[in-house]
Order: sequence, then structure tokens, then C-alpha cells
Amino acid sequence: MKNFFVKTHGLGNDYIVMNSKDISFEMNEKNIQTVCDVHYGIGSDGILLLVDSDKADFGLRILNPDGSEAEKSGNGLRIFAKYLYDYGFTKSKSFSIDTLGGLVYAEVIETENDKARLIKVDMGKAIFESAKVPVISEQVECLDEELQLKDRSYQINCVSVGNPHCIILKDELDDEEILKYGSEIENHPKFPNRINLQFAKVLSRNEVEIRIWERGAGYTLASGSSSSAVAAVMVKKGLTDRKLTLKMPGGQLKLEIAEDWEIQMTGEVREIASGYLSPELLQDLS
Ligand SMILES: N[C@@H](CCC[C@H](N)C(=O)O)C(=O)O
Repeated sequence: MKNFFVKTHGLGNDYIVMNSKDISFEMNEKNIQTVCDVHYGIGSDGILLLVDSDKADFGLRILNPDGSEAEKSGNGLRIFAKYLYDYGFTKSKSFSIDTLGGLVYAEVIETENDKARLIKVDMGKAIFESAKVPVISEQVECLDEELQLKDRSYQINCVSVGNPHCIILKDELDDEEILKYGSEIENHPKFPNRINLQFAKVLSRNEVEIRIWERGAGYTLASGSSSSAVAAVMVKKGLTDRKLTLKMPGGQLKLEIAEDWEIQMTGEVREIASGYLSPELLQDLS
């Protein structure tokens, strides 16, 4: 039967995983929005699509719930790695994955009842060069730069971990504030490809707490690429050590930033459900 899906979450950041060879509808903007809608579809923070790759063991497309495509996703990669292992696409516990944001390596660290539970991902390098984030800036690296909004300004720090991120340091974290300014910052003209946003509070040399506003998805409970980006910026600014824990409303991730800015991320993933898209939902897809 066609249109098999698995829904899995990484710390409350939930994705639908499907195999491109197994779907009978077009993965266009409108269909992605419908499938990700919590009322008219399954509901999720995005879709992960298994595709062929000539560069790695597996290819991955990462689709945001607004229908746009992301270059990288940390939770998405751990969720995808679990799917590959649990559903027999690989017997090996380590494999490479080709994303629009570069090659990554995933390793199943722990299993539970023969299913992947804890996964480590080598996310690739953090890149600070403004033009590569991309962020429009007069500085080579956009660190401690002012971002003017309609009714206030923030000091921002930008980095790419395959996808673009903007980090704002805060003494206190407030969900209402990120909900109020998230969309304005995501869509600010300074960011030609839009941006993922994090408010970050340093708790100690090894712990940082964050709130997240994702490009194309909005407020999410956790994000692996956001955690990677925040960790890289904290190390760059000398605010933390290179091994740190990122705390989010949905849970925590372990991060390690190497001297050459390679990022390793480790965290849990849990399957929620699997099944087939109903013929009635398929009728609503174009
Ligand atoms: N939830 C993800 C990030 C997904 C991609 C992001 N919305 C983007 O557009 O870059 C993660 O865990 O990293």
C-alpha cells in the first residue's frame, strides 16, 4: 500500500517521515501545508522525505509546515536516522545522509526493544561569515550587531549550521516576547533567506536555556539546528565551554563544538504513530 508514514518527535519537535518512492501525491506547497495541519492533516512541525543520493547512503529533503524547504534540521536528522534504522533501510548503526545543507553522519548510540532511541549526529561546521549565513551586514561576521524592529531593537548574532540562525542573548526568557517578535525577525529584510530565531540565556559554563522561533514553522518546543547554532555562538563569544547542554521547553540536547567548528549533537527520539494517509485526505491533495 502507498503513502505509509511514521510520525516521530525529538523533544516535542515532531515530524512525519515518508519515502518519496512510496507516495502517490505531489509534495507541493499546498499539500505539505495540508498534511502538516493539525486539523485537516496529521499535524507536524514538518515532513522528512527519503530520497536517493549519489553522495551519501541516504538523501533527505526537509519540508517546513508552510511548504518551504529547509537545508538542515537537527531533530529532523535524528528522527530520520531512527526511521532508517527501525524500518530496515540499514542494518548499520552509522551512516551518511545528504541534505541541502551538506553531508551529515548519524550514529545510533542506544536502542530500546531493538528500536533506535538515542542518536548522535555530526551536523557539519558552524559558519559565521555574514554572506554565507546569509545576513546583510557590513561586518564579515554578524556578531553583536543591532537589528531595528518596528518598536524596538535587539543585539543579534548570526550563524549558519547548514540553515540560517539569529541568536539574541537574554537575561530572562519569555515565551510571549518570542511569540510577539518571532515572525517580524524571521521575515526581516536583513535576512534574504529568512531566519531561525533563538532567545538564549546562559545558565553556566555548560548550560544554556533557549526559546525557539523556527523559519516556516513558528514556535517549537525544541530544535536541533537551533541548539547547534546557539552552542556555536556561545563558544565563539567565550561564554561557555565547548561541551554543553541546551535546555528547551521540550527537553535537552548535548552539544559539542570542536576547535574547527564541527558540531556534534546527541539526543533522544520517540515514535508517536505510523499508518497510511487516508484516501479521503488524499482527495483533498492536489
Ligand atoms: N526543527 C528543526 C529545524 C527545521 C528547519 C527550520 N525550520 C528551517 O527552516 O531552517 C531542527 O530541529 O533543527
